[in-house]
Amino acid sequence: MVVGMTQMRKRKVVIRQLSALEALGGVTNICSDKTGTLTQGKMITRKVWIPSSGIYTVNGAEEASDPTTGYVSFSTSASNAEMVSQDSNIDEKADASSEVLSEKTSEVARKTPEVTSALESFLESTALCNLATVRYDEQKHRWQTVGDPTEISLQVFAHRFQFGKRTLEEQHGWSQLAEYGFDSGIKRMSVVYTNTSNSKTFVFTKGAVERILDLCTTVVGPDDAKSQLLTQSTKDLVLNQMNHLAEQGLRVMAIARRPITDFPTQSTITYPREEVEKGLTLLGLAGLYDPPRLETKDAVSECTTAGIKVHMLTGDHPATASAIARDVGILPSQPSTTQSTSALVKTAAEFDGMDDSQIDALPSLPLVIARCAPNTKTRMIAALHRRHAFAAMTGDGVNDAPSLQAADVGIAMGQAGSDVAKGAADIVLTDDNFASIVNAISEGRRMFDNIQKFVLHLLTSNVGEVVLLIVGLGMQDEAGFSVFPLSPLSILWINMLTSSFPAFGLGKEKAGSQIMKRPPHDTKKGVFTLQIIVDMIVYGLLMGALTLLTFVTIVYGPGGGDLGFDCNRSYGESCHTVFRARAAVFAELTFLILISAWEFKSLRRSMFALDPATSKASKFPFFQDVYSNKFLFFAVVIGAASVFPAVYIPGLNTDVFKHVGIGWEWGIVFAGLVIYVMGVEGWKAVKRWAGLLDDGMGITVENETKGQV
Ligand SMILES: Nc1ncnc2c1ncn2[C@@H]1O[C@H](COP(=O)(O)OP(=O)(O)OP(=O)(O)O)[C@@H](O)[C@H]1O
Ligand SMILES: [K+]
Repeated sequence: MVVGMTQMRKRKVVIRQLSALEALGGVTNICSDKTGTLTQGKMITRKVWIPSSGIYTVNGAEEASDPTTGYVSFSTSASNAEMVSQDSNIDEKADASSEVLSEKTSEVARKTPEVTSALESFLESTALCNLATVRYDEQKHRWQTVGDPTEISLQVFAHRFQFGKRTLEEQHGWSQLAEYGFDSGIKRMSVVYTNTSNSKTFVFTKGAVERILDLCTTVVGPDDAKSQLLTQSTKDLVLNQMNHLAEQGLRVMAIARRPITDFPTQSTITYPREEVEKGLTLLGLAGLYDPPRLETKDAVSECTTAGIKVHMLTGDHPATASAIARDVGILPSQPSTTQSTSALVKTAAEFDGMDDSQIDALPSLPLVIARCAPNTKTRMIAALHRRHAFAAMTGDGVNDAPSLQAADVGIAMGQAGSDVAKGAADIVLTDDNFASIVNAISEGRRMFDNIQKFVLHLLTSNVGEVVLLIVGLGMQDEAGFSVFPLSPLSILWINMLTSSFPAFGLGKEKAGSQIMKRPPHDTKKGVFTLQIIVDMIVYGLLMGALTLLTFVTIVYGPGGGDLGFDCNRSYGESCHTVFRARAAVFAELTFLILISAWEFKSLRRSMFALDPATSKASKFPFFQDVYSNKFLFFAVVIGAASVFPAVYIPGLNTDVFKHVGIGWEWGIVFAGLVIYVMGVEGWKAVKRWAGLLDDGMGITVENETKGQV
């Protein structure tokens, strides 16, 4: 376990709860945040749409925090509706060709579009209703940003026009009167600013488009001074535009403001939020792009092969969420015929609108839940539990704590996460990366497998010893005393030698190549699956029978059944046969237990073809396979070698172990070893051939988990 934890730390995972280790391997569903986990969490403002004016596009910006990279282009269009439909085709081409262009004309300075009054109001609102700071660090010669990625991207955009918050406050005379902070429940924030030069006071608001639009009564006109009434058709136009941006995977924010005259200047008086955020004028929309992490797509497909479903739970708009989900492979790129997108993507409002029985009646739970609120996450976990899923949930916010706790494995973000979330979580990702979750799951599965192997090894040897000793009690000497086939000290010695290092070695076994290609194990059964129990009995009986047979053969064969006198205690002439038989049993039992450690590297595959990869490459991959785990290899080899001094060192053998050096008996010992290996191989072959005791883990995912959860 401890080995596992250090392993995990290297893989950017900190385990806070020991049981989370094993639990991870059994995860059937992952509910993941989008921003920062599936995506990079570095947003760039890509598009800005100002109604009745046009679209500003940021081209070629690579670095999210640097307002000087890339350039802004502007395209007007008489009819916004037309632009909406055309824009998508132009866009791709323009992006592609602009890269070529920028190579050729890199000398020609890109002219930043002129700042119209409409754009100016938009920039003022984005920069002031914003807690992020963006500044150029003279010493480090790079742009530094602090704050939420959403806000940073907008602040950076404002900086492109020299409308950063600092400039506005210091040079344009804006000063803040009040702030109504961002709340993921209502998905908006507002500030109140007054301009000391003309003593005009404004409310600046930004947030999710649907929410802001409901608070707007007017929309900015071609001439900023005259805003126009927000009619239903303009509303439709705005929503259309938003959908168009969102379908490209952009997070769309609405920016609005209104002049306010009666705002109390004494900060002691609190002015209700509802009174402030109303009657707004829509200034425009901003489309922010947060590219998926490069690793995400592969990690998601790894989950699919491993029988794990990935759900995206995001605060974003459904169209944005779907576009990103499609990008990373959570949603099929082509909507399948059997399941419509509406079944796969739901908004929190739709999901929360259903009662539990309606949710349970769904053929499958949605893969994307958009506009998610914290309590939606908790309901999702509950719904998963009712479907007997074993779910991991990610979270970073303070109010994610309940869902992290409710999840079987709660995962908090190390960088973006709040302390409350970390406190509630079972594991913490130090790099906030979804791919790390998948690594952790494969690590958890490896650990689960190794615990199983370790347990099987321990129990098998115990069963073997018990059989040997208990049945051995039946052999009594002339005085009526049972003659032990092994001395108590020998047993202790064998246990110490064969259970410590080889067991530890089994814990260090690498993950099998199939580990992420099979469905998750059943967490209710734990490590004691039927297979483990049956194996333990089969192998233990075989081990006990063989060692007992060795004892009996030596004593009753050539020894003529002479059990001597008082041979449990000391070595005398009469005990010669018994002592020789004991040495053989000692050596054989040690060998059998040690070879079991190699055999149990795989519960089902032959020891002579452990790894499908190496067995393809070589005819006899045995040595390569057993040597691949060096610790285990040497634990077994050294353990086996130690048998010889224990048998031959005079005094140590007769006085401590109660046995003596042997000769021809080695033949029986090795015969026993060969029979044992054949027995184990035979039983594995029977299991494979008859498909016995599979625990559902040998079946590949395609055939098995269709239609689940
Ligand atoms: N600083 C902000 N000011 C105003 N509105 C915001 C701000 N940040 C986000 N929003 C709006 O709230 C919505 C949801 O944001 P929220 O913070 O709940 O999700 P998230 O945690 O960023 O995303 P995810 O759940 O994918 O990680 C966004 O789509 C956006 O419209
Ligand atoms: K938990």
